[in-house]
Amino acid sequence: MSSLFDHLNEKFKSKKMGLGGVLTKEDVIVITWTLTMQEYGLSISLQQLKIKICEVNTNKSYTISGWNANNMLDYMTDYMKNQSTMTIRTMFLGGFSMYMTANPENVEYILKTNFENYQKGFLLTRNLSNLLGDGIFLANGEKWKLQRKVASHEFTSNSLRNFMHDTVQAELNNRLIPLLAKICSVGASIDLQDLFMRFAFDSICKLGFGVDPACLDFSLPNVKFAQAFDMATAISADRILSFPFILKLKQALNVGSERKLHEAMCQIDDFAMSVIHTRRKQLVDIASGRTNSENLEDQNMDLLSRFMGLPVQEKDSSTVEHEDENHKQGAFSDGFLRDIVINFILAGRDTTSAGLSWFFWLLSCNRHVEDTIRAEIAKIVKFRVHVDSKEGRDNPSTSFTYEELKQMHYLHAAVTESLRLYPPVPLDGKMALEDDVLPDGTHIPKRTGVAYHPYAMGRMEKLWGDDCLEFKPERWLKDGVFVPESPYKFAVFQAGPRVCLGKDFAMLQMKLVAAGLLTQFTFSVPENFKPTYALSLTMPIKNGLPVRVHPLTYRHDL
Ligand code: HEM
Repeated sequence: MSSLFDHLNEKFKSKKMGLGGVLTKEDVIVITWTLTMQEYGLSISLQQLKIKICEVNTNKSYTISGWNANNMLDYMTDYMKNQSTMTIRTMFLGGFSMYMTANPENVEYILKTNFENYQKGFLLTRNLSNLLGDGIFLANGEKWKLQRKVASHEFTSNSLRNFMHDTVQAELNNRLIPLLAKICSVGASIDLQDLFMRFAFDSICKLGFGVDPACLDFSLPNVKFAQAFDMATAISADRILSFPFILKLKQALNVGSERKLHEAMCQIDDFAMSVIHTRRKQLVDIASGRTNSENLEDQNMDLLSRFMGLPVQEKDSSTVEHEDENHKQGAFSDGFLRDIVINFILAGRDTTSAGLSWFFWLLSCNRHVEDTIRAEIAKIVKFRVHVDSKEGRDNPSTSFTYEELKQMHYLHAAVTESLRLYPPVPLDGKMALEDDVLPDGTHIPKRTGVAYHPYAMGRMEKLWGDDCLEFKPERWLKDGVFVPESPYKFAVFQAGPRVCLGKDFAMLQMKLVAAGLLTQFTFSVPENFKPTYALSLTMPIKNGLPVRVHPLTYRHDL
């Protein structure tokens, strides 16, 4: 009788799923969600999610693999560590295989050298297209190139950088710091990650749409758009790990989570369209001289207004719906604008809030790092006070200019080090269009998934040395100055032509928040708190970060 492996190989061969070669016992089988072969039974023990496949007719059973839902990333990391190539093949029993690599040479090859061969795969496009439409995240080819070109131009402008800075600083000074001061005065415990998520959502909506959902203002009712966005993101992420058959059934019947997603999408679209229409009207009023353009130009610094004001660079049927009064200059279509903005909101919300949460948790376990950050900030504030007193200015000590943030090398190193260990996007998959061979010799058959794995990369002794698991900002500093690593070794923001567009904004936001909060408060985490990660589109702390907030005079070590 043929072995289980022969059997699986036959199945995959017949489905032409790009398994590539034969399945061997060394392959790591990660997730099994659609085992439809009648010959085998499937048993899943929920505490540990151990997966067992049983040959029903002979009563033989094979534990092909087991993974614990709480540490799936570590499970993959261990496998990668043990390979000289730092590359493994994982099997999704739904019918496709995915290579995962922590090898910087492979990462450079996939993300830059042979970029054209590695595109967004169907797992993402199939499950996220309701929310993200034709936006930059899911787009490939010409659609992506056009958006990237336009957005890159905007993202390198000084005016957008200043707008980002002022938006984040205002949210910090007017909402987050006063809220934490209140919590501090009553001695309550709070979920800091939840506050960071609200903070990031407010900031990114102001940047994206010029709209303030005021999620950090608990005196206001929750904005429907924010709730709908939350719901749509969570359901879209869950889709990736759901049984395709059940998902299709729910979609066909419009029931359960699919119905909720549909409702949430209607709310998001209504909201986005109403903002777009209002903004279009303003532009028409300006063009016809009915409104004073100077005041509006001051307000309309957000991404939506910027994209709206741009003429389309190349005529493309996906971007221009029709030519009417609003589209005189060949502007982008409403649907396309909606996709652009929603994509930026998704990109900017959960990533920075997860990054900040892990950072503050790491500080709570490494007080010497926190003290060194404060010392660095104190020097900068001292210098500022000296200059300001001479020139008669008075800046609040929680506000920092872009130039001051640039001087905070140690803080930059500490945030980067935290992202190395806890990357908000822990692994990122592509799909090979054609057969290929990676620099480490791994053969990649066409239509196979290939993922680079920033989480595993941050934990490789071969890349970062024996102390790779330690939180050591110093590894990024030379003579007190931050020295970046190759983006293919530190691939937290991706690299190459599709490198994260919001990288500078994300670093600016995280440094502003860290500097602003650390000059006012210190945070303590319950002693027995051991964080684990939740897996969705990003990697937040599972169930949040419980903290108590203390004024700076509080000594955590006494
Ligand atoms: C710590 C925070 C952040 C991290 C770790 C991060 C990471 C990433 C990664 C890994 C990608 C590649 C995703 C893929 O192609 O599959 C990406 C793309 C992108 N990010 Fe970020 N991101 C962060 C914050 C932001 C922010 C705040 C914004 C917006 C203001 C942003 C905007 C984008 C955009 C537009 C893309 C798509 C680029 C393209 O495909 O050409 N990101 N980011």
